[in-house]
Amino acid sequence: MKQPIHIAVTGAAGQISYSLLFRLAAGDFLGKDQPIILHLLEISPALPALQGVVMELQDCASPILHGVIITDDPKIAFKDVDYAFLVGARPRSADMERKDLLQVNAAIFSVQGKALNEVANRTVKVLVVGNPANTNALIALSNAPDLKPENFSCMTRLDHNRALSQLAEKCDVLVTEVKNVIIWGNHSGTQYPDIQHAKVKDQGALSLVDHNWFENTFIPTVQQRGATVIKARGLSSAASAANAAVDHMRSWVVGTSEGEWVSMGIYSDGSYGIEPGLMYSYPVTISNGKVSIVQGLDINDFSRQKMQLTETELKEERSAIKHLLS
Ligand SMILES: NC(=O)C1=CN([C@@H]2O[C@H](COP(=O)(O)OP(=O)(O)OC[C@H]3O[C@@H](n4cnc5c(N)ncnc54)[C@H](O)[C@@H]3O)[C@@H](O)[C@H]2O)C=CC1
Ligand SMILES: O=C(O)CCC(=O)C(=O)O
Repeated sequence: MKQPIHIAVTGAAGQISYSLLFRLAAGDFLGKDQPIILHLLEISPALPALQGVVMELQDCASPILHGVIITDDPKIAFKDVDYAFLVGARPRSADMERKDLLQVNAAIFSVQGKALNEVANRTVKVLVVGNPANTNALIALSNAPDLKPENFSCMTRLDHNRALSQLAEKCDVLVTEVKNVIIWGNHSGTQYPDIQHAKVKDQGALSLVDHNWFENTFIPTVQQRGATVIKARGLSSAASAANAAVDHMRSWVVGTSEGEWVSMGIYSDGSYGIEPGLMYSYPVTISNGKVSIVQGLDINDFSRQKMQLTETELKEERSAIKHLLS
């Protein structure tokens, strides 16, 4: 019998977690033969609702769920965890931009960064989902000086999946026949969903779709998909976000396939001229848990301008919360 692996999930009574926790308990992340112990963090007023979610988890009779800890204390939630899904944050309502969320959510991530620093496993893999995800991840990692920047990531996999799906639909192929789209930059309306290096059935995507569709339909559709879902549902994406969180963490553990990459928000090392020290989404390959930025892609003026626009937004977000960066 394998030893259980400890997984923290914050915002555990929220709508993303209501999908994510059951995916974890079903073995979709680490496999159906890997026991897990869930450490669930919520704010105190949400603990009664979380009790209800835990009852439902028990009622699934999952063979791999070997324990559930629920708490409102980050130091208990993150104690010795191997993986942390930082989902808890206030979500955006229809009249808000992600920037409005900065101040509200920044404080949460400095507290959680400090707690991870103190009590998490030194090899912990942290995924920040809560918005504004890139800057929240930067706050968390800068409050965790004893961990490495490589321990932290933020989620642009939902945007990546949205891009795969939009391109597959346009080309009338299965999503499995599309690969190597890229999300550059911030998980926000300035992100740059790039298909200039994407392949559809091994053909260059831009030989199959015209530039006007790429620029004026594809890019805004992917950039605005979150807002469009909010308008339609009255609530932000939840099941697709949970699915992307599982995809992101699973890629981190299992690795990427030969010749393929995924998009991940990581600590910039200056690749592609992006300022070092921002949490910027890049195309990455992963092997043995090590994330490497795909190097050597040709960047034309169109792409360069879009990559810089989203970089500028990330710099602005960083200056707005610089008091929280250690
Ligand atoms: N990166 C991405 O692709 C995506 C990010 N999101 C973001 O994910 C976050 C969560 O979304 P939902 O689950 O829909 O929101 P939700 O409002 O349903 O749940 C958030 C939960 O976080 C809890 N929470 C708040 N402060 C906390 C703290 N300090 N510690 C622990 N828990 C805390 C709340 O009590 C609530 O239960 C939002 O910020 C949302 O904008 C959503 C979709 C995609
Ligand atoms: O747009 C938001 O603020 C929440 C949902 C989100 O980040 C997304 O669906 O991409």
